[in-house]
Amino acid sequence: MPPIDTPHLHPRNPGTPLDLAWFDKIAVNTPAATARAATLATRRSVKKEWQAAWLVNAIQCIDLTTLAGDDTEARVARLCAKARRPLADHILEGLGLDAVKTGAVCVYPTMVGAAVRALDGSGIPVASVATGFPAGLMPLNLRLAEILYAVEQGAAEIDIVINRAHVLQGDWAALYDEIAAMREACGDAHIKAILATGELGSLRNVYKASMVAMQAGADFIKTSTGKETVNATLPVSLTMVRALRDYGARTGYKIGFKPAGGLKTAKDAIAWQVLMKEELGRDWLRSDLFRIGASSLLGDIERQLEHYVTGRYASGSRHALA
Ligand SMILES: O=C[C@H](O)COP(=O)(O)O
Repeated sequence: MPPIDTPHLHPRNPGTPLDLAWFDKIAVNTPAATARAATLATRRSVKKEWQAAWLVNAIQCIDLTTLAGDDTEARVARLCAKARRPLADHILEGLGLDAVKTGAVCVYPTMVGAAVRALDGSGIPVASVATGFPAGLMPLNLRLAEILYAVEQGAAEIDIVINRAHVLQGDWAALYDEIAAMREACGDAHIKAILATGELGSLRNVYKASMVAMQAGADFIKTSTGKETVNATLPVSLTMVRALRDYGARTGYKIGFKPAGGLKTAKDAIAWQVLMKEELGRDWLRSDLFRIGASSLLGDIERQLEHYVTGRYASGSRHALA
């Protein structure tokens, strides 16, 4: 199997002053974005012998997630065990790999402590959603306090949600100020800005919100909470990575991208990696710049890798978790 790139660090995005001129004239051609996205999903460019490497890479970029009302510390501990050892030993052996782990584990704030304990010594960071996830409709002081709590519990990454009303009303200064305050509250923890794109009304708004989040200092921009009616789609992702590319061209900073919500199949994992590679280059196939937020993707990837190694599929129940 081809070698897998080792993640390496790049300078954090410090943000810029709010500058509407970077996005206020933007026009997004929706039919063109949709057509381009459709080619990504059917691309034959990933040859069969490389598919296993792409799937292992996807595992290393997964934010293995549980964000359910009935989460318990025991469920989080089981998820963390899966994050440490996402593939069964015989699959690892068959692939000729020593160890593979997920990019992070993503949980609600009150589950951060349990996740940190369960991941001790693994090097896997804990990401916490915060700021009134998923709707974000709480006073700003409470949203900032939630970030401080999650950081204090040991979260290394904070997935904030934006206030969709600021986007829908075109109040870019309010959006910028809130995200900048959230970045400050995060301190050394990395901030992923969830745009909840399914609720932003248009791809133009998606581009604008992406740019404002990056100007306010976001380390990552993320599509969705997983709770919107429409979550991660390829046209939305294409719009976001074009904004990310434009921000990089203007500032020199590399921003991460996280599609999340509804990604369930190995095919999805390949399609989004093709998007990253074609639009941004190989650096965006590493976990410091690319994550996939998913609660149920790992099972199908494991199934496909088992097939690659053994030539047959195990029964679905063998890969039930995540
Ligand atoms: O941030 C991650 C999402 O909540 C995951 O969504 P999902 O449950 O549809 O995979």
